[in-house]
Amino acid sequence: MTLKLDERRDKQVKSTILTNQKTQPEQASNVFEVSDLNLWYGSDQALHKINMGIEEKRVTAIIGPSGCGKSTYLKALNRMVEMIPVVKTSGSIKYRDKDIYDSKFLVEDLRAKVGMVFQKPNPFPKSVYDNVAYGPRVHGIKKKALLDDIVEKSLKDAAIWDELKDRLNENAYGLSGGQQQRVCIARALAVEPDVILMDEPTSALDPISTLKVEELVQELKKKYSIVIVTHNMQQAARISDKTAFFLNGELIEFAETDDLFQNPKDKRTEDYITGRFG
Ligand SMILES: Nc1ncnc2c1ncn2[C@@H]1O[C@H](COP(=O)(O)OP(=O)(O)OP(=O)(O)O)[C@@H](O)[C@H]1O
Repeated sequence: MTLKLDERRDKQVKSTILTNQKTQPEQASNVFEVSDLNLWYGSDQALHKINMGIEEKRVTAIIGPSGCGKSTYLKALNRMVEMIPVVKTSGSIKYRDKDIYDSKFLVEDLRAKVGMVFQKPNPFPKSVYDNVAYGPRVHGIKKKALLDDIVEKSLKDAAIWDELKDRLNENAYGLSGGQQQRVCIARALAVEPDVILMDEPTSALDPISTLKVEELVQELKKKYSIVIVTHNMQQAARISDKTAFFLNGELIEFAETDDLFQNPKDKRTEDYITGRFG
């Protein structure tokens, strides 16, 4: 019985991959280079010697069971982990060849280039317009005409302009969860980032909103490099070009998504993707 279920799930994952359009690896160079990254919360080590680059204009998925360090890795990339006082790190993270922990590298500059979208949509209690214009205003843009253009372009890029163009002055809290999440994506896009980190961006959404965000990710990778943490293996198979499998804070396998799902090299990866644990 278990075997049958596993086989069915396996087939499902594989058939999804076959219908997916992937970006070819030879087109890509790395935006992030992570070498020997260790990370501790106090005395508990959450990441062990992670070596993993993030390729430009491709989608990298991070999968693995709860507590394996996916979010921690993601938050290390934009130095959000620093907000937790007990965090210590060793190793190196380079963004476009610059060490992000170098004192000359301002964290604000890093975060402007590396945007983040969270699990639960977290719009500000402001209008749709003010949510999207927030980042550009912080960066000193005041001209109404320019802000109007940025808001329109960002909402278009987040595939929600048509739904919201007549509701720009409404409070974002009044939107559906799926709409709120796309407004949050538009807010991230408004400051013209280079990389977008997404931490389980669809886990709080219904299937239709999930599909919209997945389609959006496929569009966004034409312009941005995307790293997405997901618990949903079908989603990783559908939308990512590369997949990393984490377990107990270690990077077990990192490969082209098709290879990882169809031909995993490590037994632990195989067990996880076929649903034998996690
Ligand atoms: N703020 C924190 N303080 C202390 N320990 C933490 C903190 N955040 C995470 N951890 C620990 O670090 C480890 C990795 O957690 P992390 O949230 O990165 O895992 P995850 O793979 O993203 O999990 P999930 O899929 O459940 O979100 C876990 O053991 C977790 O308890």
